[in-house]
Amino acid sequence: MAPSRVYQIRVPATSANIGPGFDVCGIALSLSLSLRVTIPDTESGSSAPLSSFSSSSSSSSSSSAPSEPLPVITYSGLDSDNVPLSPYKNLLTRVALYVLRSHNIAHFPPGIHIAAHNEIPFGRGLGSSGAAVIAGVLLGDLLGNLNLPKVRLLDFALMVERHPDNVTAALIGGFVGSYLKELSPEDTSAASIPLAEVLPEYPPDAGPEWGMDPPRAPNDIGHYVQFGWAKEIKAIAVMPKFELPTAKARSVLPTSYSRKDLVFNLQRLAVLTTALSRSPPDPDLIYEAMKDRVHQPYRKTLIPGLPEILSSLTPHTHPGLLGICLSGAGPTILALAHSHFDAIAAEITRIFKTKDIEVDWQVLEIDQRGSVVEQLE
Ligand SMILES: Nc1ncnc2c1ncn2[C@@H]1O[C@H](COP(=O)(O)OP(=O)(O)O)[C@@H](O)[C@H]1O
Ligand SMILES: N[C@@H](CCOP(=O)(O)O)C(=O)O
Repeated sequence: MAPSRVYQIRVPATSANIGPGFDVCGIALSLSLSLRVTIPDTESGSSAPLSSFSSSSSSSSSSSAPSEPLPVITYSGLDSDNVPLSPYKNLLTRVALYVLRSHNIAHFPPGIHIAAHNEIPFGRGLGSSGAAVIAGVLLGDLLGNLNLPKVRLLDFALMVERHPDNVTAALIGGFVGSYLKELSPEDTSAASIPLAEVLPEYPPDAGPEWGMDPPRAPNDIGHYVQFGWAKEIKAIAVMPKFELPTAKARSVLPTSYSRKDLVFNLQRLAVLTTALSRSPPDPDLIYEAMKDRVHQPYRKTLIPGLPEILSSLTPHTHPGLLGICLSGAGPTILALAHSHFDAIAAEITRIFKTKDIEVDWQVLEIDQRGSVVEQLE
């Protein structure tokens, strides 16, 4: 068998928003998407040569035929049955190819094998797509030997997933806050192009458009800070057994808000970022600081039981509970707690059941490492 190198890319699940931090905050959790990537060596012992664009023109002849054989993708774990396995349709490899093409590398190197193992349920508000995007960016970085710094990896991720909360927490780990920089008019138009242009589904026999320049990712789009996290705080994720696509849960949100509602969220968010770092945690402070008026009230039509769950469990009715919110765009409920996890999960499960919704639940740790790439062999 030809010698090869084997790497593991591991990216954690995330819970975005944590109540008032809509599109701002996220925490990395102890479920993950991992890729085992096998890269064949050439006879000289180095990795296979990468095919580059011959020029930046749209009629590059050197880039018209992809290298063969194309990457082989396999999946195991959750929700893996319906994932497309063509490297031109799969989210992981489309993102990786975008990163490669942005570095003048027109095709995947030949003979790659990618075995994905997924623990993050799709469409539940636990950042499965954010994790896939980060894994794809890290895959492109690995296959192209690019050694990109974290801020640049984040630029590519943000060109695909355009809110920073999930992808930043997935890359950095822990409890993270982030903002998007105001871009120059030129960078704004580069960053605003449709996703279909960032990630086209390349047909392998593409015509002249195969050689077109990829869209340009502006520099330093996202900025972040990692907050402290009190180690006794764990996350109970109660996951309804139905999918809610993030795009649908965003489509029900208003485009403008009252000053009262914005101030409500800003006041809570400012307190929450420090309150979650303090040991022992203050349940009354955290419970109130996790309330939200920007996204959760509008998503209740999509998640039966949400208003009852958010209003009926408190630190007084349920000792050990610190705060409760929608995880990301839902439908998962995230309850932060330091004890009595079973009782808290049982009550959320009971309320969902009154609406005929079945759930799975797990107590998760906060993942402080973020994404990790390591060579296994
Ligand atoms: N590991 C993965 N590989 C390929 N596609 C994925 C993967 N994880 C998620 N996706 C895609 O992302 C979709 C879910 O994204 P989204 O609606 O944003 O929900 P979530 O809250 O789980 O991020 C899935 O239906 C699937 O199309
Ligand atoms: N801020 C976003 C977060 C979406 O997270 P996901 O895990 O549901 O994809 C939102 O609330 O729309």
